[in-house]
Amino acid sequence: MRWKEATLLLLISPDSVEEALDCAKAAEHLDIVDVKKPDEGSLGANFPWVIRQIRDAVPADKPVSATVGDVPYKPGTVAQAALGATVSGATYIKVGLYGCTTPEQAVDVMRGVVRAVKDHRPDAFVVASGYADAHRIGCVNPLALPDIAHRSGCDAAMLDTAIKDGTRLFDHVPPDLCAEFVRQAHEAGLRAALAGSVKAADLGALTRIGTDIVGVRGAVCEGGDRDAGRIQPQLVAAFRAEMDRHAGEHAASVATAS
Ligand SMILES: O=C[C@H](O)COP(=O)(O)O
Repeated sequence: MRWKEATLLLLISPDSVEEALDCAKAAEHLDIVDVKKPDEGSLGANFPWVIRQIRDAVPADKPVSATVGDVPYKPGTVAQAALGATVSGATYIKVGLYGCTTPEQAVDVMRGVVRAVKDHRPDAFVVASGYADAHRIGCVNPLALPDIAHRSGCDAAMLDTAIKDGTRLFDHVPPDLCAEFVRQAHEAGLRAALAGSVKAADLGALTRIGTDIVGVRGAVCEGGDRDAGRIQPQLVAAFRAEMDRHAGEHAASVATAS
C-alpha cells in the first residue's frame, strides 16, 4: 500500500458483507476495510468466502485487511491460515498473538506468517498484533511487539484489547507508553497501529504520539455497541471529521513550535 507520511489512517472492521456495504457508503472517509468475526474473539477470523465477497464489495482502491484470529502458538497452522486470508483477497494480514507467552514464540509465529504471505503476494502488508490487556490473558507484553514485528519481517506492530468489556486501550497502556510503542515501531522502520475500544476522545492523543493507523469498530456502531450495533456510515464520517480536526490542530501546533 502506498503510504502518506504523517497521516493517521482509519481502519474499520465490519463483520459481514452487509456491514462492508455500509462501509462502502462511507468509503471516502475510511482507508482500510478490515474483515473480522467478532463473535470468535477480538481478532476473530472470518470465512475465506466472506473476505472474497467483501473484497468484491468495497472500492478497488481501498485495501482489504483480514484478521487471522486470536491465534495459538502453532506456527504452521497460523502460517497456513494467513495464506488462506491472502489468497482470499486480503492484502493486509493481521495476526493476534494470543497464545504466545514469550517474544520468541511470537517471532516464530510471525516469521512463518511473513513467509507464507509474501511468497504468494510480496506487496502484502503483515501486522503482528499484541494486546494492551495482555496481563489479563497471560500473553506477550504489549511493549515487546515492535521488536517482535521487526525480527520477524512484519510491516507493522499493533495493539488491540483482547477482552471487550468496555475497558479501552489507554486503560491498559496509557498514552505515554503508547507513545513509546510508536517510537520503537518507527525506530525499527515499522508502522504503528493502535485499537481497543478507541473513542473520538482518544484521537487527540493518538494523533500527537504519531500513530499511523487507528482501528475502530464499536465507536462507529449504532449505540457504540460493537456486538449488537451495526456500523453506521454517518458515524464513520463523523469519526473521520474528528480525526481531520485533530490532524489540523496538531499540524498547527507543530508549525507554531518550529
Ligand atoms: O481492529 C480494530 C478493532 O476492530 C477494534 O474494535 P473496537 O473499536 O470495537 O475495540
